[in-house]
Amino acid sequence: MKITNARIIVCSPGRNFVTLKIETDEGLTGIGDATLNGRELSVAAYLTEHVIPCLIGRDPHQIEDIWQYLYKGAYWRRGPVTMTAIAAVDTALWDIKAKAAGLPLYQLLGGKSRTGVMVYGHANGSDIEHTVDEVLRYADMGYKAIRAQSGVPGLEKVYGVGKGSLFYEPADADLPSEHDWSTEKYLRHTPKLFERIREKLGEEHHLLHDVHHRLTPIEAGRLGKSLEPYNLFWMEDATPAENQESFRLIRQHTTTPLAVGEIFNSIWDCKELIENQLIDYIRATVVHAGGITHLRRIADLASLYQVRTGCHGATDLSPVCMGAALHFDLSVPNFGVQEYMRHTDETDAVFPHAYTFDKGMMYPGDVPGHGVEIDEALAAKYPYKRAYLPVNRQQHDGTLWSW
Ligand SMILES: O=C(O)[C@@H](O)[C@@H](O)[C@H](O)[C@H](O)CO
Ligand SMILES: [Mg+2]
Repeated sequence: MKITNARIIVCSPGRNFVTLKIETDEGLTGIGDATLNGRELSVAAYLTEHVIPCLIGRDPHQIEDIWQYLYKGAYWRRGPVTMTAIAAVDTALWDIKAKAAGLPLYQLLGGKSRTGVMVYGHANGSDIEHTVDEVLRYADMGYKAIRAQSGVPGLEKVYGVGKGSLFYEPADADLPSEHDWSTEKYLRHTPKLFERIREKLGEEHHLLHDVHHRLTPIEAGRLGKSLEPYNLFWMEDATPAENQESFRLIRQHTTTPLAVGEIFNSIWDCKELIENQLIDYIRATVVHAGGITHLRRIADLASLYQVRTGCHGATDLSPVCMGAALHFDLSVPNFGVQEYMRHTDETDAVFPHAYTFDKGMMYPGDVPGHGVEIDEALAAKYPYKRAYLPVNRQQHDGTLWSW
């Protein structure tokens, strides 16, 4: 089999997505997600100008050789743009290989290791009571695991609190919108949020929270300790993780489980974290960490240290990524949980898919491949519209902070 063509499809059914489609001389096609929120066209150009010319004529079955060719051959290794581009190629090639075998992708990854994939939903509200109501609503929808984010008294806009109640899209403006931040207000508020949630929800559901890179290590240790009575499933992105060693300080102060890694793009970003058991869940995902091929390497390293997967699954990861991730999740031995932020109806229409949700679990489906396609005619009706993620500034003096 030979690759005869590869194309980039950029569309915006409610938010921007970049999709790579690979075509072969046997009529089989495969698609991969190449979406990098707020920097979409950089990956589209990287693929179009620098990757696709190297793919034409290659055997699509040679997934590992193509992965190494694109990783080592670029000379300039790693980084979110490069690894998202490689991920899109990798995902499309696994899609083709599984279609050629007439099998759902998970069967090529070792088959089922579980009956289904436990997912967590996003409950968010403008204040504690609104957030509690949203958490209870997600519990009523059957979610076993629920992430809770709420507005913070005295702060106008914070991460994780959307406008709607089911869909949340942070990339909301033609230039970055500005959020304000106060660590003290957040640290005073958050334990009260989880105390109230546990009061109303009870202990049966897993609760998760995303700190979103906004604390220093010692502040994260303080928050983790204050949340221990509420038995969180995880506290995510507690501090910026460029310095992997900084998680040791958090570990020394709290038993609240730690998750990190949605912005990681290679195993090197998390090697120390995993080998020193400084985290409990690794959030790296198919679209930003080099595809199925590299994510399996990260998961295998993690399994040696009892670290489990918790793949990122926000709305800026397309249904193509979600579909591929669910096949990975169904098979990987050290699975933890899969994030599932539901896409809008127009997004789901552009990306018809086989995966389903039922009572807090998801199932990738059993069609050959990863089970997601793209309706190119419909995609063409949603042209790209530049959108940036927000920036964050300290409320008292305007210092630029992590969003
Ligand atoms: O855990 C999460 O889902 C968040 O961290 C994301 O919503 C993140 O803010 C977006 O993916 C950024 O594009
Ligand atoms: Mg996150």
